[in-house]
Amino acid sequence: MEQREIVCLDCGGPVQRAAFLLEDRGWRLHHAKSPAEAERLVRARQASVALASFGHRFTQCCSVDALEDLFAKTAPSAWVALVERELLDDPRLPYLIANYFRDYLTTPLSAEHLGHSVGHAFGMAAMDIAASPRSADADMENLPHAMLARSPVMRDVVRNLKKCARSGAPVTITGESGTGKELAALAIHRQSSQSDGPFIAVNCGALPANLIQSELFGSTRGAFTGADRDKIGRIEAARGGTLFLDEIGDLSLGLQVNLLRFLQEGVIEKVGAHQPIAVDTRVIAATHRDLEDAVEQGEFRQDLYYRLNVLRAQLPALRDRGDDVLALANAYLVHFARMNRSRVTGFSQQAINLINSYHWPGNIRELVNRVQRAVVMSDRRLLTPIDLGLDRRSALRAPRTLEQARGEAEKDALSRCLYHSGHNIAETARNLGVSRLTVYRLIEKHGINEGARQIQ
Ligand SMILES: Nc1ncnc2c1ncn2[C@@H]1O[C@H](COP(=O)(O)OP(=O)(O)OP(=O)(O)O)[C@@H](O)[C@H]1O
Repeated sequence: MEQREIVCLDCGGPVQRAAFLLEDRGWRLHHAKSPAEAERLVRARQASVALASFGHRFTQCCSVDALEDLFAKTAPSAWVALVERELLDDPRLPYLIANYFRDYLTTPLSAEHLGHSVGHAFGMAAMDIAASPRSADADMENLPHAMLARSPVMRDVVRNLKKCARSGAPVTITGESGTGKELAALAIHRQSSQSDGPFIAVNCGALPANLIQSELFGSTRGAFTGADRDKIGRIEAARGGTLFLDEIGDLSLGLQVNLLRFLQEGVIEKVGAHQPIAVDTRVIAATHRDLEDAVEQGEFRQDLYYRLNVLRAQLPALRDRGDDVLALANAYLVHFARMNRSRVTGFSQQAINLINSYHWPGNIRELVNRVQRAVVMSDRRLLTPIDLGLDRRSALRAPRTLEQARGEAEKDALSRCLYHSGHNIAETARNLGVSRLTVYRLIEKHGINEGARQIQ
């Protein structure tokens, strides 16, 4: 039988006898004298179960903060506490045990009880590891700067962004609010030859009209009341790097002329100066408005439109990203649970159903906010629709075209059949009355991950 590994953190408690009993039952023990050492051992050994032994002076061995950090960071490994009974009067221990431990044992220690408790924790941890998103998203460690893109539609976007990065030409990124336009601009910048230079983001819609010119182009001392010194504008600040102009459609016609000159000639003029300065800055613009429409309405200059639109990237709405919706929700759950040292480990099945069927009008920004709030506020291990502020009506209210409804029904039927057949393609094809080739095509079309557990 494979030897089971257990990490044993000594917080001044009765560890010797426990060690002896566990070794006698075939466990391989790794002793840790501090939370940092325990964390390292849990990771290195991939131990799914760990024991913390608390004695009277446990806070002298490790601070409660360091312990909480350790238990939150090492989830879903299961912790079992070994405590001297009187210690349970100290409210800090029941708090830690209730929030982070799978079980606890009090002294005097019974061999049978210890073996049973640790074995049970081991089994529960194995189930958790299989079901929990905590272990599934290594590539999302760098949130909020990482870009999750697993669905076919988003993989296309990422390929397109890479191509944009290779060219130095202006790019226009379009997409609904909150779809990740700024993140996409940053991805282009990071993969471009200017990646060592700065990335400066400006929201053209948020700057007051009287300030925007000097903010973008800079100003000289005395150029206007209050200008008591020379000021570098954001275009110049992004020299050698990338300037990201968000909500470009909100730029006034007057400023559009100045921006066009910069794009055509590579020079800017500060407010109050008459000397053009050459600046080498790449521009990426973004808008949630239809710029062609704005051009037709006479609100956006056609020549600037063509200058900016050399390369284009379109970000799909979150509701059109297939399995990415749940993958994003899981990734952010893990991120916020770690940040807040929360006991939350996943979503309830009902919450998963709603996450998949909700319309997400605020796109990823809305999803991030709902998950963050739920992780911070919830006392449960699995987040429910109530924690997320969603209910069945929020899903039903979603405006859907017939085409979308058909697509969802198709995806629903496919997901169910895959789930019930244990992802057996031949059986799924038989049950759906289609060929295996069609099943493969539909899996690709709906961005369903092989092995994904998703029933709506
Ligand atoms: N593919 C993605 N993977 C992970 N997180 C993402 C992804 N896309 C966007 N986000 C996150 O969603 C939030 C909104 O993204 P961002 O600000 O880039 O959107 P936007 O389209 O520029 O919004 P707006 O139109 O309001 O300016 C950010 O927290 C960002 O980190």
